[in-house]
Amino acid sequence: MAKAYDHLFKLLLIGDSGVGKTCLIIRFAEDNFNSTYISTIGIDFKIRTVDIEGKKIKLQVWDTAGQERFKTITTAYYRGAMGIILVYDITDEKSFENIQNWMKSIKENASAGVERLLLGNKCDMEARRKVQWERADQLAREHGIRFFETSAKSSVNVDEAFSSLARDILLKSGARRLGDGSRAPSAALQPCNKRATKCSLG
Ligand SMILES: Nc1nc2c(ncn2[C@@H]2O[C@H](COP(=O)(O)OP(=O)(O)OP(=O)(O)O)[C@@H](O)[C@H]2O)c(=O)[nH]1
Repeated sequence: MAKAYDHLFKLLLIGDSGVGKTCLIIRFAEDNFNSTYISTIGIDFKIRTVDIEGKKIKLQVWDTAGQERFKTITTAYYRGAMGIILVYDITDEKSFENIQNWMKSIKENASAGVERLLLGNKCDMEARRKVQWERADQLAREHGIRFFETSAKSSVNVDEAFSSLARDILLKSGARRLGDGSRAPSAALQPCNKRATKCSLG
């Protein structure tokens, strides 16, 4: 029987408790949203296969608990991840400040070549925004990573974010080279408020 996919990529979502990691994964894997908050205990995963550059990429997306008390369990999963998504909540300043700590945690626990992506979730709540798009864009530039504002609730930029990370891993792994091997142009990079397209990587 033909293999159902060409590559298997393991992704991991990290970030403070309540920023919407589980909801982003459920939106991506099942195209669903639930406003009831059930905090993740430990770790869990969901699967979705996507088509990128003509390849079938099976994404195994791991959901970690944001609560400090699960840190020993969750950091044990960093090493196996090929891509790590750092999530903050645009209505929660503290969750953005903590991104620096989550970055540090990646450095201490993940594999050296891991691809990273920054997401500012809950961008449907513009009236309660505390973190300006420009600040997060600046942070992403400093770390040389891509940045999207997303809404798991309104389904904004969720597919784009996961696909962009998968594409970067694919290109990096050399499984499929694009001409000179440079990164694919990130046409989908758009802040939530539909400002002109901008790429955090330059
Ligand atoms: N308005 C809005 N609410 C959201 C969005 N994403 C998640 N939420 C809500 O935020 C709360 C927390 O979402 P979760 O996905 O459980 O958060 P989490 O980051 O997985 O939290 P932990 O499991 O504790 O680490 C829930 O009440 C969600 O309904 C979003 O895009 N917009």
